[in-house]
Amino acid sequence: MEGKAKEEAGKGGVIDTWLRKHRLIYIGATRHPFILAIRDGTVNYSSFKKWLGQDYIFVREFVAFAASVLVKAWKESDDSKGDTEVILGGMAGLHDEIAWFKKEASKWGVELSETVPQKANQVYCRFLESLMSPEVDYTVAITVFWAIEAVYQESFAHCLEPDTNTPPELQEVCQRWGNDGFGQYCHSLKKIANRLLEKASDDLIMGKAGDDVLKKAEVELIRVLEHEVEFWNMSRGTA
Ligand SMILES: Cc1ncc(CN)c(N)n1
Repeated sequence: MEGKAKEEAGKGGVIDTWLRKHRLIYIGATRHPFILAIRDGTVNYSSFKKWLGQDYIFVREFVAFAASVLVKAWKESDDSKGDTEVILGGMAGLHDEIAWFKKEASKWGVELSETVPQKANQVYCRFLESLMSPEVDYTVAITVFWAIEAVYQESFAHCLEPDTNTPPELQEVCQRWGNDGFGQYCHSLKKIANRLLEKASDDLIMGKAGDDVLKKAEVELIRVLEHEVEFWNMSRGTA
């Protein structure tokens, strides 16, 4: 109960413990030079346009991953049924997001139909596909889902803080993921993931767990952060 009480208070939970333990890669993913360049208004627009095209490709893949997490939540016996509304809300957001990418791409003269996935994007998408398999536990999948959303929320919210120099023409991009509503949605995902991770840790202590779901969730979380760093790096690449 203690873990749950702490998590409810928003103080702790398994995820916050892991973010402290892996704080370097978490900072690498959420305070990347690409994001810092947007924040101080020095971002190079060809880097930004490269990121825009690549992220559109990623989001198309992420829709399928989100659907696979929805199915896993639906299959769960316990009160995960309630989780499907949160995940569905996220998918509705992705629907708006795709329309937004098309509008934003035409604003910047980025031809999405001609954009090809760069290496880091291909690798990240293959990683997502591997986690869509039914063998991957819901606890692992929802932890990954939270991490992917949280990296963007933390990164772009950073650009919206007071006394930043985010250019006006990039405010809308930052608002898309940095706004409070998206922050609330990420918090809802984090609560779901922490609930399941606490349960997995109790099962482990009781010797009930089959394969170590807790360890796999931690490993995949770190992999998400590493893929996010490579994704940001890609936008700075000259290739
Ligand atoms: C690479 C990446 N990571 C996360 C998000 C937020 N769904 C995104 N749009 N793109």
